Amino acid sequence: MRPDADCRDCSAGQNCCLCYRDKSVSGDLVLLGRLARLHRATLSLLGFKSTTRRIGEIELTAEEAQKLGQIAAGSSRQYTFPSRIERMFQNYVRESSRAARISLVLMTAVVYLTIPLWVSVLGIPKQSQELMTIASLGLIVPLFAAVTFVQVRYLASDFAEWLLIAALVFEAVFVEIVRQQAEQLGYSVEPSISVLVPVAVIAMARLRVSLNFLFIAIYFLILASEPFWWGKGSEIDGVVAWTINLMLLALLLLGAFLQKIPLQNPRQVRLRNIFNVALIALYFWVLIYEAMRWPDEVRTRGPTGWLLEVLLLTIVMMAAIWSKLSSRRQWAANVLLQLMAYRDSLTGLPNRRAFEDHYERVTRALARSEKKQLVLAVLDLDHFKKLNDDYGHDYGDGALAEIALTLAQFARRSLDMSARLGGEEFALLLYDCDAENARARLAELVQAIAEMKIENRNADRGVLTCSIGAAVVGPNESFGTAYRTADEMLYQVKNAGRNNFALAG
Ligand SMILES: Nc1nc2c(ncn2[C@@H]2O[C@H](COP(=O)(O)OP(=O)(O)OP(=O)(O)O)[C@@H](O)[C@H]2O)c(=O)[nH]1
Repeated sequence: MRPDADCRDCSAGQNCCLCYRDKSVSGDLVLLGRLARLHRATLSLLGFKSTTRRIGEIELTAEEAQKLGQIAAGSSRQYTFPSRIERMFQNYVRESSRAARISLVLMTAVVYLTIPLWVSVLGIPKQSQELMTIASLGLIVPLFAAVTFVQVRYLASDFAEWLLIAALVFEAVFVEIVRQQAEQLGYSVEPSISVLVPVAVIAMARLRVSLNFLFIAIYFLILASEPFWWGKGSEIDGVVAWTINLMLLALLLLGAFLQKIPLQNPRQVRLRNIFNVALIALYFWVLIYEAMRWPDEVRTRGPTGWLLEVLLLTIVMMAAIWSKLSSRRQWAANVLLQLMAYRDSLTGLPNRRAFEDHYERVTRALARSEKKQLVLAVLDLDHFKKLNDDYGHDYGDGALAEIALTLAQFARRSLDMSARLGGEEFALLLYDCDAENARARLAELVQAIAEMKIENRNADRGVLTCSIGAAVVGPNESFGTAYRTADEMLYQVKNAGRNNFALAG
């Protein structure tokens, strides 16, 4: 099993508390473990993730969250996310289309593997049979096996997308050549057969919209100069067709590049959208115009067939763009929902649910293999009611947000966590921390909060302070039990005069 790419501990060869992978397979469970691994490998090959990623991990800046909100609500004309989020979205799309891409390339490889069987049935002359068999088994099948491997292994890289496109353009040209040869042998093969490949790619592979355009442009660029290939058009016509199409291709690339520039001004965004639509319309118009001027001698693809292909690809392309846009909106809404479900909106800290999830996972991993100790601390602000009453609720909110920043700084080590449980109560999980260590750290924290000097004139010390109750967590101890022990300690600190901590265990 490959380690989780995002995980810092996965190379450690033990149960991993970061991504929660269970790496242990005990004695008699070896066979079951192997079967489970095989099952997981098959699932992951088919595009399903074998582990659940920790949710509630996404950190967004205020601007990013605002942009996501606009896209989710459909109130923004610009559908690209800020670059860091865009990368996350593209990875999500690639993950979710992995199964489709792999099926696509595998099916292509299988179809070409069976070519030797059906060319003999069709009664194709022996020499052509041999040529097709050699080309299929020696060229297309290895190429698509390699593309499958790259899709499985390097899905997250742009290279995987480029290779997929290059292989499919190559395959479409191959089909065209075979079709032409068949035509010469007296078989009539429907021209639109070669358009099936780009249609399948656009519909299934969920490539970026700009890549889809590029794919269509290259595809038509090759087909538009077909008379030139077969020596049936005049050379001038061929060269002119190539040049015009290459120029349009360059413009389409420019359009794709412009798409990446973040525009704030709605007028600029509108202008860019008009430019894109005009460019695409011009491209398709040129294609149709070229087909009308197709020389009579080229019977392999008449103007109507050509028109049909252009139309078919346009329709599929429109459907792909629409589905991509709606999946952007859904994804943005999903991310925001995850954030809301696992984050406290006032302080930005994880909320109780996220904290409990994290606690359960860390204690489960500890129970399995590690000898590390864990401390749960409950922190309650002192005389917070007085602060609210004397300075107002907004001041209270600001104080909570500042305390949250200090706590987030305090619990920075990889499996530590700070969270807001509710009201003026926070929780801390200190990983790999024994009782002695915890005492020193909690004393520091109590002092650090008093030294923030957040004014609270009617409190004992004139500033906002905190009380902390903590417990060393026993193996397999539930959150409820550990929390109760820590809360009892907190109660004792409150009764003893506040601004202090107490640790049980
Ligand atoms: N500003 C603000 N106040 C809050 C929020 N949540 C809870 N509070 C207030 O926190 C106060 C908690 O008061 P108490 O539970 O009496 O605790 P305390 O005044 O801190 O007293 P001790 O805990 O005994 O030191 C209440 O006045 C709540 O209104 C919040 O999100 N923002």
